[in-house]
Amino acid sequence: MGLAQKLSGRSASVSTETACPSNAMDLSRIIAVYTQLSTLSILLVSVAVLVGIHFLSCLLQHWSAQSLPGPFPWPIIGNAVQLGNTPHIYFSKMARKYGDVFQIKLGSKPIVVLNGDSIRQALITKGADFAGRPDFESFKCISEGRSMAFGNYSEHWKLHRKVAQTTLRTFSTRNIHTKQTFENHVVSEVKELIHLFLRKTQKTKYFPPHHYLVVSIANIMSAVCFGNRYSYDNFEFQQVVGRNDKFTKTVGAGSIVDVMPWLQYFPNPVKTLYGQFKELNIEFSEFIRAKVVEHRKTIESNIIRDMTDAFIAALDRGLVGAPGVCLDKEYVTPTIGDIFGASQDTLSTAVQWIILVLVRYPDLQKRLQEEVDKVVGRSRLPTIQDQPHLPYIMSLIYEVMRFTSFIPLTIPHCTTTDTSIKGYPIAKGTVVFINQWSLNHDPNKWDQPELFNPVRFLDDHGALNKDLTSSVLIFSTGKRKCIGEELSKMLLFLFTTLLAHQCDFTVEKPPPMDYMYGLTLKPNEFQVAVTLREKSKFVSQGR
Ligand code: HEM
Repeated sequence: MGLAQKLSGRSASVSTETACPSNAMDLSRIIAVYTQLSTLSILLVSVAVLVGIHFLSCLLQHWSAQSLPGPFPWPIIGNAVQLGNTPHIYFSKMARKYGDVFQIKLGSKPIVVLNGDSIRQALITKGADFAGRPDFESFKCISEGRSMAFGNYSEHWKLHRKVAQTTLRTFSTRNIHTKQTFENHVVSEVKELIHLFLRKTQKTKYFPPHHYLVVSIANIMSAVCFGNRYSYDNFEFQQVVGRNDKFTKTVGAGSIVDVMPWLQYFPNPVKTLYGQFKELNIEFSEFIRAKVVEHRKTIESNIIRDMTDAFIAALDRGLVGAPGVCLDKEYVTPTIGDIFGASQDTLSTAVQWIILVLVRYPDLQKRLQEEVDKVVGRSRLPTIQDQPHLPYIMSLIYEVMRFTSFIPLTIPHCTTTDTSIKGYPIAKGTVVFINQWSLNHDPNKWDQPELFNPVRFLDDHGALNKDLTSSVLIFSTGKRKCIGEELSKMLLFLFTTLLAHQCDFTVEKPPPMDYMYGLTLKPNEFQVAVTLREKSKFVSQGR
């Protein structure tokens, strides 16, 4: 019986029996009922007093001179409900009210949110102070707690990041030869993708391209990381790369389980999602580990076939950094996992947005095709060397990154020492959210930021305005800046240019730019039809 039911049942019996207390038996029952009632009342009053004290201490903390400005946090949940489905937009709204630096609470955890100019001040001027990662429950599940991307700032982390960054460059952007090899992976995957798109269009006319784009991008990165690709219907690969949405929902800034860990201990939807997150991380690590085991069996000492071989060669003997710092073979799987995981989720989200923009704005698609036809012609395929001569394509890619800001908040940061920003003291270990979206939509920096307009990045002579492109913040900055920025720009350029050079993308009606929130903002499903453009010989002839 619930408390309310208990109370109403008791009060009904009290009212009838107190009307005619005829004997001692009745009197003792009445006393017993009153005693029970007063125990309940005392309990209720105590709870009310406790809530009141908590509420008052929240108010006092909120008003104290030292504390950062910010919205009032409710007891127990803090500001969790106010965040809604679009925390980055809520934060930008709060920044207009409280300034670029303000504080919220999620559960009982205080969180500092950085917006606008304060982001570069913190991440560059005070780089090391803001380079930590919080001690979140969800981060411990990634790569069995050995992830570089989700690991805290330390000498060990510095060595880990250095080896990841150097190896990644060696297999992508280091020189003309590495770029050429990377380009070959992109070209052969785009070719497969076009074949598939044409088959889908023939069969159903319009189809959702999302899943095929994910597999296509994951295949490019699989070629670089493991030296092989998978067919579009390979079940194991689909299981590994097809659940990015669940991953991204849990590690996105503001994920509930990280700030209210007690939600894991009784059945509720957050617990279910978190359970799936843990499971998919285990499966992901198992997939990568199997690749590493396979590579160790066949590796030859002086032939490095792919990135997995390179990490085995670098780490199996132990890599020594600052005194007492060493990375051993246990880090091969987590490092390759970081690179494969971070790249395929972000890049496939980017190309989904690019295709959406091409079909939503057919005029822009046409202008892009005209530019590539004029520079490249129809008798050969575009290459990475064409990039400096195709400013409109690059302006469209930058505008997609600025407008969608599809990683609106970075992976959460944390302060590594007592520090300050804009005169506000911030204690060591404070969780910090970086709102990239706020910079990309700042009306003081961008003319009509809510308008999708690629030519904003072109100067009067039609050249790319490098000052403006460097103002777009989507790869973060400072010590935690994305290590895949150069590779991403190269891949997005090639992928977009090859598709636009070869194909027309059409839709029945222009899709909206709606999305699902997470670490990456993923566009909602839309349908396209793909046809070959005139004189597209790519599919039948190859290169
Ligand atoms: C358009 C594509 C991409 C975007 C927008 C992007 C963006 C980001 C962002 C915002 C962060 C978090 C930085 C922070 O916490 O301050 C990050 C971290 C990271 N990214 Fe990317 N990324 C992209 C592609 C890639 C690729 C292709 C790779 C690898 C090949 C990669 C590897 C990483 C790694 C390893 C980290 C962790 C860095 C650290 O914690 O020190 N990313 N990325």
